[in-house]
Amino acid sequence: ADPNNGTVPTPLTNYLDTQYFGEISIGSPAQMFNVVFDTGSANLWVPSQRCSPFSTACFTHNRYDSSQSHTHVENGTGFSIYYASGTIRGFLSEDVVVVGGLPVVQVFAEATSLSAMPFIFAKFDGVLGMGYPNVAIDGITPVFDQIMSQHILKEEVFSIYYSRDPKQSPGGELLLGGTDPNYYTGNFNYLETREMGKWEVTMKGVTVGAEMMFCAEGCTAVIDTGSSYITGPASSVSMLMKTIGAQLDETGYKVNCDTVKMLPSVTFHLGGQDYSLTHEDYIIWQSQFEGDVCIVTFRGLDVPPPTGPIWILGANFIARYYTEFDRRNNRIGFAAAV
Ligand SMILES: CC(C)(C)OC(=O)N[C@@H]1CNC[C@H](C(=O)N(Cc2cccc(Cl)c2Cl)C2CC2)C1
Repeated sequence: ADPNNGTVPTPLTNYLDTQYFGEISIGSPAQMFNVVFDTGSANLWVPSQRCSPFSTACFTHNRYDSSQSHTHVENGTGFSIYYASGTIRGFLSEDVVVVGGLPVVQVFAEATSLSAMPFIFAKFDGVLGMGYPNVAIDGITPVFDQIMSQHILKEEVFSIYYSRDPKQSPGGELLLGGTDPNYYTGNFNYLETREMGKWEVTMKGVTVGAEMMFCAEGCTAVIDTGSSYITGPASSVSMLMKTIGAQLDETGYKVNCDTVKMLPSVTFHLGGQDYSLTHEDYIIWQSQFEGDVCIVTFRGLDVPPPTGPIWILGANFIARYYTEFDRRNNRIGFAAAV
């Protein structure tokens, strides 16, 4: 009998409220990796033992060594991902991947080159994409699809809890097969995904304080567990930042910590429900040697049409709203996180 009745939990680590990752293993005997469970992508990649020693981002992370795994199957097809923030290149391999104790035979990429930016800042080793198959590069069947085809999950859904306090343990939870009542209160509100095969919904507007400032005619919101912040069209975000008196410097937007308490809430109108973030949700307060720094967790990002313009709701949104990703009904559910 399955002790978790058809659900599979994976505890997550919260690094500075900006990176949430959990442990998986690849190979026999198990080689351990920390991965971001990223609804904005659909491939699994980890650094390779064959990564060039000059790649800083590689040798500071765990690397997969196929020669040490007796369940490794050779593939060798080339692979590359061009992120907005950086590039990874490598080749495909196949091996047993274990997520939350569940083994699947999985085609994944061994990264032989990882751009220093941004991966030298990554506390995680790799990325496990939780997106739909049609977002998967090289048409590789994603991990969650492999798990669904085993028909062991109670429901064909997965849920994500991100804690808001880096000292809290665990720093989050990925639950395959259901939702975890320990991490939300109240009911779920559901939204149909906008188009088949992406974790995105139609947003009806963004209100700052009591004023509808953006997306009044409707726009797309991507629910992306792999992004740290909320991003919106650069012009909209810069207007929003001006409204709250934030200054842009090389690392992003900051506000004077004395003004934080008076900052307006920012509300996202999704599927007939209002999802508000207060300054508690969108300001990261860092006490540094030379005084306190208050980081605003919004970034401008212009995604070209036809995909864009879009808003990306990342970790700081998910930390406030526990999220269920429902592959059976192609919908996303939000409930108030504890
Ligand atoms: C088009 C396609 C390539 C599928 O787009 C994506 O894959 N889009 C991904 C969507 N989700 C966020 C991904 C991302 O930005 N990073 C980098 C990152 C994020 C937070 C913090 C750090 Cl340190 C880093 Cl390095 C991956 C780790 C998840 C890109």
